[in-house]
Amino acid sequence: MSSSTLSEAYRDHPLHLHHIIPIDFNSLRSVPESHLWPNSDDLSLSSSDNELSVPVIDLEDPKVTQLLGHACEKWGVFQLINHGIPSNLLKEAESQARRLFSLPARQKLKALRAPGGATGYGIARITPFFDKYMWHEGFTIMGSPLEHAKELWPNYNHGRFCDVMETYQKKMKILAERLKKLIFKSLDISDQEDINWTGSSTALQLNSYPSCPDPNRALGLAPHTDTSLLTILHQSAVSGLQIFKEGVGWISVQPVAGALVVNIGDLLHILSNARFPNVLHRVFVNQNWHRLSMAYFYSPPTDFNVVPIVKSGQVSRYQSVTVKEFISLKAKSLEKALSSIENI
Ligand SMILES: O=C(O)CCC(=O)C(=O)O
Ligand SMILES: [Fe+2]
Repeated sequence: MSSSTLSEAYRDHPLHLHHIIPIDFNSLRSVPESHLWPNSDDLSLSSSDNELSVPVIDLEDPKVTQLLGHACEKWGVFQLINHGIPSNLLKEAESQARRLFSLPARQKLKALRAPGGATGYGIARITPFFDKYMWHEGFTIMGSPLEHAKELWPNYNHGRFCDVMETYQKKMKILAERLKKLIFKSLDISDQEDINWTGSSTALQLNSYPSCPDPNRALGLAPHTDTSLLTILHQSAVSGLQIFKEGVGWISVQPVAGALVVNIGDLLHILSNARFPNVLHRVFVNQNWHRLSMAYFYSPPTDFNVVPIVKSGQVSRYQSVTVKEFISLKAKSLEKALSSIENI
């Protein structure tokens, strides 16, 4: 795993501390101005009373390749069941994440992400692109979380956390590569040499959305697409995630017990020559529950050149770009990154 080079990609774009440090949510009785988003209809959950729901796919289904291909093309997101990740691992990872975010604020700050760093405790990387802050705190892991975990639990209580998070990443990697193969098969490109790579760049993002005194005026995560090939998300039983479907609008991704949410990121969108949408998504908060999620981002190694796969008669929608270059473009200009490599 080339986690060090993924860190390098972020080192070139240091953030200000006020774009890293979360507020102490526990100390707040109301939403401060800094976190108060404009009151718009769009922010209220009722904007998603759609009948439609994202497809649920059984990984053991004999027709899984076609089902995946169809979901990737029409939705860019699906819920996966029979994925082979033991339910007790999902439960334990969630409870270890809860243990982390339940620590006192001053303790969590000991594991703060460095300004040019990639791992540790902090707010969402998309924060500098918005006027308001999000009702969210996160913890990013690449491989072993030991260095930060030692700071969080100085009395040697970090062993289990580290073991669980490392096991979780190993299992997720196997699943991500299995999905990648099947999805490529659905694109009919499994035999093309040039889209094979060895190694990968991956990150595990633990997300925490504390219960919020005024959920209609706060936002857990602002609309964004993921800078990954694909993302595998475990969401706790509390709803909040919504995806944007072209021609339909915002649709809630209701938690399905034991299912993992898989979504297409920017890199697979480019690689598929825009056949698969890089689904736009956002997260709502609520008044009663502390919502948690764990996003596993899977991408090719940072020096891999992503070249759109063009079928005969088609034109290439994007210029080719290395993973590292694209991360850099995203860090500089967020959603304009994609249009900056578009062929006109
Ligand atoms: O919490 C969620 O449901 C989604 C998290 C997410 O979009 C992310 O970490 O990029
Ligand atoms: Fe995301």
